[in-house]
Amino acid sequence: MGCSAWTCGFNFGHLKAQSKLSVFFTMIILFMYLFYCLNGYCDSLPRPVYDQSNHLQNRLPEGHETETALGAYNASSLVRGRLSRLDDNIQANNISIANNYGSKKFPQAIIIGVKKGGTRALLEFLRIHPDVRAVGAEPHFFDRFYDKGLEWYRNLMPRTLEGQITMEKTPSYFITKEAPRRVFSMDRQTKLIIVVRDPVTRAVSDYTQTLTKSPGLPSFQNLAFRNSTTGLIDTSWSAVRIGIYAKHLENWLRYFPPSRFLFVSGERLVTDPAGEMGRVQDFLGLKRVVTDKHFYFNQTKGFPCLKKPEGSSRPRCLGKSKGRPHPQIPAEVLLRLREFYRPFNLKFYQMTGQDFGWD
Ligand SMILES: Nc1ncnc2c1ncn2[C@@H]1O[C@H](COP(=O)(O)OS(=O)(=O)O)[C@@H](OP(=O)(O)O)[C@H]1O
Repeated sequence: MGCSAWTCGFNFGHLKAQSKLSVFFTMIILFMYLFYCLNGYCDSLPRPVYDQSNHLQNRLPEGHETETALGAYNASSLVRGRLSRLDDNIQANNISIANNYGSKKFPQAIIIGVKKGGTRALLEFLRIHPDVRAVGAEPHFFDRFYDKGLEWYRNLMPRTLEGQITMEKTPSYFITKEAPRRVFSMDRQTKLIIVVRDPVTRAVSDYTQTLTKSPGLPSFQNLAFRNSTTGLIDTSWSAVRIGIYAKHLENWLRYFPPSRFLFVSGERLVTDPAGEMGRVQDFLGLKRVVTDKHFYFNQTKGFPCLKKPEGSSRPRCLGKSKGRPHPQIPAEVLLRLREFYRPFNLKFYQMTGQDFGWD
């Protein structure tokens, strides 16, 4: 099979031109890729869901609370915990797939406490606001994972667009000695939200949670009293200690002026969620988007829930671990505890300029 000098020359020239062209296009593609990466667009390229979920699971520390958005769980508490973590991750993944724009910023506002105050309800109610983006899980950065560094923390945050607020909630920050200084060194302008609840009810709620995890726990009164005859309260028990709000607040006021705080009433968050949400949105400088239109009182649960958005069949009440029945505690025990908290509550009312009506 021969070819004439002319046709062979033509084919050879044709091939040479083709390979030059392909080298040229490869170079262009490589050049464009490098240009995009250098401008920071590479990390926003979509990744497969599987890869993202692993990525997220690896980043989020084990053992921190990841109660998800409004969902009801029917599994055992262990499985439920796992499911809620998974669900949270899936949720977060959906968000990151849907939102590859914007950038990860440090939170401008943090719900720092208090444990069992209603912090999850507040965060979930805020998350329906289009200008709020929040981490579903509790990052525990300023108490447990501070040594991981600020970049680790920022990476946990969802991407936000201009005008959107980044938020997180970790109720244990309020009682962590180092937390005020650490938050201050991240950003002294950070807005701090504290959901407070009658410290007596809060203590019982805290005890109920521990009891669910350790059914053999001593009785509430056994743990609350150092000496049951004298009625001396054991302030080393965390369920009691957390409720001395004035003491913990003092620690924060060393770093932040009062204007940087918003105190949300855990009680009003249940009886008037829209009213309390109005205050929160004002404090955050947000338009009042979350209003009474969004809530209904669920008689079965005994708590406000979010109305279903049109076309959605998702449950819109918080999970079973929120709003669970408390064990019966003898009235005299509660009374003694109420007496113990009274002076601290009064101090707290003075410090915040708000009477929460617990006494
Ligand atoms: N809408 C709504 N639905 C369900 N539960 C609600 C709601 N609003 C406030 N609460 C109260 O929130 C309490 C749990 O508080 P936290 O979310 O701060 O708990 S935690 O610290 O994150 O574990 C939880 O405490 P318990 O009643 O002891 O379960 C509730 O009383």
